[in-house]
Amino acid sequence: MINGLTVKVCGITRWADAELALELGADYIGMICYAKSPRAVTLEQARDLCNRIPAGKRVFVDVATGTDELENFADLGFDAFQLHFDLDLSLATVAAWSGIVGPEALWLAPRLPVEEDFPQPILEFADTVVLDAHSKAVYGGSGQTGDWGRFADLSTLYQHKRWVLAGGLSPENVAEAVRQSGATMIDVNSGVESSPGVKDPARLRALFAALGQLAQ
Ligand SMILES: O=C(O)c1ccccc1NCC(=O)[C@H](O)[C@H](O)COP(=O)(O)O
Repeated sequence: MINGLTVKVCGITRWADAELALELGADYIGMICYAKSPRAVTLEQARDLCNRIPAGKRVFVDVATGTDELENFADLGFDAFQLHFDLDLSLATVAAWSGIVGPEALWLAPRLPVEEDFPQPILEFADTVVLDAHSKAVYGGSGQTGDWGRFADLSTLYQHKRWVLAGGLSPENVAEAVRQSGATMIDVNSGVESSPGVKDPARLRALFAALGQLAQ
């Protein structure tokens, strides 16, 4: 935690990037197991990274994971499960995820178009919500910034949940994003990359330097 802010660095595919992020103060490391992502890790890479990243910090990231598949991944040693999904996914599936990993380990990331209401019923099943920028093209890692005002409103309305701000965060905009959104937890991915799945050490350092300068 840096200046009261919990930080997840996502899209990690290499131990060297995870090691630097952890050294700089990352609280969580996200590994994307969604095969269509340009940052996808294989099962072997995920296993290897899970063995090296300290317990409590390993986040599985995927899209609309099947329940059998989720049970298998839960055995790999992940500590949290960030699941992206479209709004037409059944609540029964969300409930099943929660039953498998537990609400405390389930991070729900609904793909939320700007014109849609937040799907409030999902809150029954998870303690953490990731509010990512909406993209029709991808489920995450778009590099687009979201609606920081909407984040502020939702996280105030449902303050019994932990809210994670995601979408296009970078060393250049993170201070303003935190100021406008009131976020206490952020998720950073393409804003600190040199190419998809490869972190840029200078940008990672710049991000944490910017966070270090946030007023508490
Ligand atoms: O990053 C991906 O390729 C991805 C693909 C499918 C589901 C989730 C994905 N990323 C999830 C993340 O946690 C990202 O950090 C989040 O979307 C923010 O990404 P960015 O806008 O690049 O900071």
